[in-house]
Amino acid sequence: MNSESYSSTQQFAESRYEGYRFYTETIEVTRMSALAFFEAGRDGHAGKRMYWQNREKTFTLVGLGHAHVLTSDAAQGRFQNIKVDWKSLCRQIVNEEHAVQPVLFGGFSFDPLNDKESEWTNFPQAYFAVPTFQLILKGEQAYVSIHLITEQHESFAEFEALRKERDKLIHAAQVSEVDKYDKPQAIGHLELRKEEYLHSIQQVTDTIKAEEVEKVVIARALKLEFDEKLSPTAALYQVSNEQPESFLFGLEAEEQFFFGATPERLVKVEDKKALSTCLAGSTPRGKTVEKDTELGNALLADPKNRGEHQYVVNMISEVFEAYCSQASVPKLPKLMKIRDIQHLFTPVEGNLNPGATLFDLVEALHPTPALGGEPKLEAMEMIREYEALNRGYYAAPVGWIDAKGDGEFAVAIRSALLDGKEAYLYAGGGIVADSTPQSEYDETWVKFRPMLRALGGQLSDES
Ligand SMILES: C=C(O[C@@H]1C=C(C(=O)O)C=C[C@H]1O)C(=O)O
Ligand SMILES: [Mg+2]
Repeated sequence: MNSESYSSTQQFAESRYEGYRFYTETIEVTRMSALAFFEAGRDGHAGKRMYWQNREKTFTLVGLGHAHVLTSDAAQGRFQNIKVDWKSLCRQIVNEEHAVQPVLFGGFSFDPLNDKESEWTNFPQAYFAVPTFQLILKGEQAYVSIHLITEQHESFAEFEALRKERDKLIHAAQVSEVDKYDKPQAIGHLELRKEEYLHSIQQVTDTIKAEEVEKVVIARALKLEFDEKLSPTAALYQVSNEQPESFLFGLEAEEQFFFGATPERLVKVEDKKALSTCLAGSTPRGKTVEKDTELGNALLADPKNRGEHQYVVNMISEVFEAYCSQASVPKLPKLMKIRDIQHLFTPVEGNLNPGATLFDLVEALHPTPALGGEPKLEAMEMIREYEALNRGYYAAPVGWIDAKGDGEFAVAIRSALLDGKEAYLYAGGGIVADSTPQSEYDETWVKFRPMLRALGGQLSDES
């Protein structure tokens, strides 16, 4: 790879491999609004935009356009397909000396074997892309990269044209007035298959009491209707305001947009250090400090929720024992308090074994018993049989990996799919022997709240 640096803040690289030419260039820019950069791509890159911000707000990624797309519809092996394709591609585009690396962003479906009719018409079983224009906000720094991967031999003119478009996108974002986007207003509000959901809780608890499984997560969906197609930028802006203590993600696939604000990290790998989160067991926040503390302490002491949580701790610990050294897991959970809800929370960390990768951990962890159940395969079978929906990308891994192998995936809960003038919202809960249909139904309403407020939906009068 012949690379030269034009200046301290402009890094360019070109390489050739098997008839392809790879151009990447990164420039450091003054900080700008990530949402404004995302919005700047609305016309030129509609259907090919990506958004990610970590919980700590120390890392934000925006992608506009697709320089390269990796998909898989394999029922088995989709994680390894994406891993192998990415490994062969990033060998060509990694630039050890560059300030930031090319990033692959996307997500996986929850269950390729779920063949129920679905609203997820534009999403394959695995869907990732290297963006043509990549904005990374890291700490106080801001970088914009261009990626061009082409079979054309005379392609530098195409790259020069991308440089011009990059400068226009940066200008549009930097002069963007305010980061304020109107709140949508739902005109219709439908609980999909509510009675089937309530009946499924009873069926699952009966099966658990018959000792055929120990835990199964069952989810349900709401459908909101609007009088106009929603803006993905406005949706991201509103949901990040409703639940700031979360990962923020957005993934366009043609006309559809999947997004959310999730508190749940699946796994992060940085400099060979791996981190995960056990999050299961829930109760609402209290309206006063005293009530909130009382509810939190009751959650910590509640056998049903502690049992629900322990399945997740056991499974993630086993995965970390297998793929990491020096895995560390606190003996007792703490409380993760976010705006509407508080969860039992146990962080897990370890040092990645040589040869193990982020995608290996994503595959081994998905789904944790917080989203699937225990035992995993039996719980997945019961979800297919009793859950009255096709989850699509809800509750599945969404995230990014760079060309050096660092990256982070979250679990795509507290999320919604925008589809024209409709939005599908998803929420579920861990069903164990002591679950009741009403208590789990109430728990899903609490989980729906941030997205319902963000989209101008009505909160249940029961919640
Ligand atoms: C399944 C969801 O949440 C998961 C289930 C939880 C529970 O049952 O207590 C808590 C956090 C999440 O791991 C959801 O939000 O849809
Ligand atoms: Mg629960």
